Amino acid sequence: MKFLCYAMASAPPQAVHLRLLSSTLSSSSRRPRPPPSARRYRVAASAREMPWPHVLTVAGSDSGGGAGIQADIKACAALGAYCSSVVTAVTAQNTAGVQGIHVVPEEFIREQLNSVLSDMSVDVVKTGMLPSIGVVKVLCESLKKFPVKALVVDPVLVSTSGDTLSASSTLSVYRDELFAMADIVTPNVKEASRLLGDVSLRTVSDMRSAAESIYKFGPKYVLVKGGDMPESSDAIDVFFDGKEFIELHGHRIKTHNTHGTGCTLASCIASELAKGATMLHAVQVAKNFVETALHHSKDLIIGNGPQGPFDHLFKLKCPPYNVGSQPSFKADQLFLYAVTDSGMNKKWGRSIKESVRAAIEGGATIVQLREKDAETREFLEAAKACMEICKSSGVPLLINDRVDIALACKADGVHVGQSDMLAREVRELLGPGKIIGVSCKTPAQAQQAWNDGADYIGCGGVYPTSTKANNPTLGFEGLKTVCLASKLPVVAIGGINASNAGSVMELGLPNLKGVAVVSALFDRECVATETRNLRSILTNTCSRT
Ligand SMILES: Cc1ncc(COP(=O)(O)OP(=O)(O)O)c(N)n1
Ligand SMILES: Cc1nc(C(=O)O)sc1CCOP(=O)(O)O
Ligand SMILES: [Mg+2]
Repeated sequence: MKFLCYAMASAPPQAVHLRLLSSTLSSSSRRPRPPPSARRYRVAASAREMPWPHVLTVAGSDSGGGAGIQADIKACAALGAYCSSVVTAVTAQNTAGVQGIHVVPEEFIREQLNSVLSDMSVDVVKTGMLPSIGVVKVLCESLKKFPVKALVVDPVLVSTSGDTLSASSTLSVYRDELFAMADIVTPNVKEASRLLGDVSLRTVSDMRSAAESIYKFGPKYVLVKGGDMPESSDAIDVFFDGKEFIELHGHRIKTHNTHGTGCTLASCIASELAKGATMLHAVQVAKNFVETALHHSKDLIIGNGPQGPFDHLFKLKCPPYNVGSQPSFKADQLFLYAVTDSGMNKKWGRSIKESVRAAIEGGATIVQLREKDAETREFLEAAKACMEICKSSGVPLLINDRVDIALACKADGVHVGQSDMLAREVRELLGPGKIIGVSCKTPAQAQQAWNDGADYIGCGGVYPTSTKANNPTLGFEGLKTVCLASKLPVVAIGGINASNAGSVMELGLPNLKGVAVVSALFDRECVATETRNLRSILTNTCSRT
């Protein structure tokens, strides 16, 4: 076993040198390993107790801490995955660029891979800087020896500062060997262009063609990242699964602190895959994470160069994101969705709190406070009281439109429509664990809700309603069209009552999870009785179909 000494370079700033590390430390500095039997016992016990999603990053170290191994570890930690690391190169870099590179000898990379993969139940391997053909080959051999659940390849060829991080000779081995083993490859447009022989990529249509060409090298999915595309207010990425292209739209955040976004995105994808997510969901979560982190870091200052790092652990600074405070959303909670109405409460002489208590008593599975004309302070007090009731009954409470009220009363989520705050902005404010619903009347709106990180959509009006003015009626056909296009669970709304709720659920649309109702519950004398009756109709219908 060799031990390496990092004799630091005296490279002049900005000059990039590929140098091999060769010195060794004396063997007296080695730590004795525990005997194999003891190691096996410890792993088995901990795996039984609580598996921890595990990502191994195979990448270069960034002395500036913004990209490479350092970014990968922070990204995985932020998303709750364990991250081990195999260092392929040590770079001297800062916010100005890359000043020097020491490549770790191939045999020592093999040894690191062997150490981790033979012992630590790695779920997903994520690659970053692979500086030479030999390093790529060593990695492929190790992955054949120790297969993992998924391989995420971020083809780091050139740093964002324009410095070469992988010899051009590695392109062929990337394409011919590593891509064939990859679950996803995540080039930016510059990398995609280099991988395809310096083709010009200027439009989203070019990105689609590039994704298709890279797919032919063998990965299961390709994500071509358009963050560097000029002349667009959106950051558009193209996701390709071999059949369908999906454009993922994100907001372009105005900040210089973008160093390490590519490494972070790939590590987030790897973390989500390690947690068991599907590929598209993993990509979506990763994109949202990067965008939110950039937003929270846009004004931070570290270093004097043109491109600074961003804060992966922004969640620790934002109270609504506090770890452990978030409930998790389950689509079945949409089954009987009670939506309050301030006018109806007044008409029947009930407080919001009394209405919510009665709806829960009758069996509502989720509640939304839709108080269109309440004064803010009064509304907040009522919302806090409703939170107490909902919390003690295990029923989620959402606030209609008012993100400020939702934050202040620590509600479980927010419901927004097409003219309210954008769902992605709501997500940014509420954090990843809160429930976000979006009203959608078309397949395109349903797709956008998914892209924006919503949890469910409300679709209506299924029937005409007098509760919401000028609301178009979609009927069953409109509801079906939206449900079939939606990747999110759907709750139907608009004119639904005890006499027609059964027919709505009998449509048998797999992602139609329930009905949302206002007047049939709250414009009645006894809210609890009406809710109980509707719940029993829904239960009977759904047990038959
Ligand atoms: C579950 C559910 N679906 C749809 C709506 C309507 O929201 P929006 O279009 O924003 O209209 P307002 O409710 O704000 O008038 C909803 N509230 N809940
Ligand atoms: C709030 C709301 N949103 C709708 C939509 O179509 O998005 S229909 C609607 C009102 C639903 O009230 P009722 O159950 O009394 O018909
Ligand atoms: Mg609204």
